[in-house]
Amino acid sequence: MEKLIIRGRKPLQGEILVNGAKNAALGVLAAAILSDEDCCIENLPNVNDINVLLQAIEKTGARVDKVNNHKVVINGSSINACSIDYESIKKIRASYYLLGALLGKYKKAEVALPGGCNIGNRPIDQHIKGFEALGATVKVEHGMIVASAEELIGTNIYLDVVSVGATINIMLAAILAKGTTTLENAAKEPHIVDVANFLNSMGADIKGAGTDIIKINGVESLHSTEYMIIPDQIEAGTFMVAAAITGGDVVVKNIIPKHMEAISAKLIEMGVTIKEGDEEIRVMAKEPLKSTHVKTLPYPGFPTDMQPQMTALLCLANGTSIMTESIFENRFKYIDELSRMGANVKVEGNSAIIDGIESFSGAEVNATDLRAGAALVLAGLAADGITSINNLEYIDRGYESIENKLNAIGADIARLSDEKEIKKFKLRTCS
Ligand SMILES: CC(=O)N[C@H]1[C@@H](OP(=O)(O)OP(=O)(O)OC[C@H]2O[C@@H](n3ccc(=O)[nH]c3=O)[C@H](O)[C@@H]2O)O[C@H](CO)[C@@H](O)[C@@H]1O
Ligand SMILES: C=C(OP(=O)(O)O)C(=O)O
Repeated sequence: MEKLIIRGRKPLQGEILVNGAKNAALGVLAAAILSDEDCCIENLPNVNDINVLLQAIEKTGARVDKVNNHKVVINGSSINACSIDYESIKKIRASYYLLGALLGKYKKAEVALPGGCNIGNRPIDQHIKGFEALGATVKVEHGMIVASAEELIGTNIYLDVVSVGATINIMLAAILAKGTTTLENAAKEPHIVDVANFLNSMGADIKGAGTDIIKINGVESLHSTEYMIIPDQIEAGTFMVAAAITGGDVVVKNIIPKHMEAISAKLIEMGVTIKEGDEEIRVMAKEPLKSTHVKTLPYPGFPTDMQPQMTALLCLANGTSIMTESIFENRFKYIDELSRMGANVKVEGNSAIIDGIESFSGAEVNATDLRAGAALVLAGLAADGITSINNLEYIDRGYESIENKLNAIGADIARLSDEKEIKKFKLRTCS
């Protein structure tokens, strides 16, 4: 089994490049099958979630030409199957976007209930409510969501909870519907805007993405396009915290600083210096870290996908901090792992009460989900001694070559499975 072995306490220094956004790319890839013409998508991150979704798209009969690890051409004209089984997509959440896209285009779809990170109860009632409002019949049977419609007709849909997935899925189903769909209380995350921009570049008529009311005027068909995915807000935030947690000086490049505001604001409160450029942010952490309180919220609030990474940083701040998770009810499972590294954190309800410690101490730990894995990498970067992280399949869902990128700015991380190699790495540390 592969592990990430980290020798900590190395201040990171230099420039680090951010890849395309996983959660935008997943929506965009599913949207591409709505067209019968070539859709060329660039700046895809080379991560497992993307590769799993591409394989599932290929299984529908769509043409998927991988030009390179970051560029693909998809053509949906040859689709001959509207059914996606569990085996194809059990590891990912965003497989449910194929339901919206296939239903929108062919008026029928069958997709296995999604997987994804186990961070709480993740119902899909709002997706189903949206499809039904458009005129579809939706049943969940034998682990499959089965949707069909004679025709889809635009209507007003109010989301009872702000949901990224339901917003994108209903958009996908409504693009080719008759008339106008108005989606109220929509999510506003940058990836929602990116999927809408991609669809508009194919001839869709979507207005208001990025606000809480999105209007979709149905169109007859969608044409070819060439599109570049936006940078990954969460990968960028993870690297910003990596700079802060190691007392480093790092320029995080190829990002949209506006998307980073909630994260930058909290780092500034903690005494970290942030300098914004056009497409980059420099993060300098020379002062002791100050405690603060953070609450996760839908965009433009502090992203839940940065909660574990930020908690790792707060563990090293002077004083007591409170992290409140308001999106998912079970996103603190990794705290036990951080505690193995010396963290002093108590979870009470949906809050973690964090008493600052001097330093983490390296230990063997398990990634419990994607961002939990990232938090352990960050803790390992700052820890005394060696940290060894298991269950890398979670981290690989959403981070491309995380160890290579961090090593290029001064980290000391190896991905190893051979016990002798691991021992050698550890001995080198002691010398
Ligand atoms: C692939 C992808 O993009 N995943 C992201 C997406 O997940 P995902 O799209 O699953 O998250 P949602 O925004 O839908 O979930 C937000 C909240 O709404 C609830 N809910 C959601 C749908 C529904 O039908 N009913 C319902 O009650 C969820 O349980 C949760 O409490 O947004 C989350 C919130 O920013 C991120 O953490 C995930 O990384
Ligand atoms: C929770 C995440 O992904 P998913 O919704 O795909 O599980 C994430 O990207 O942090």
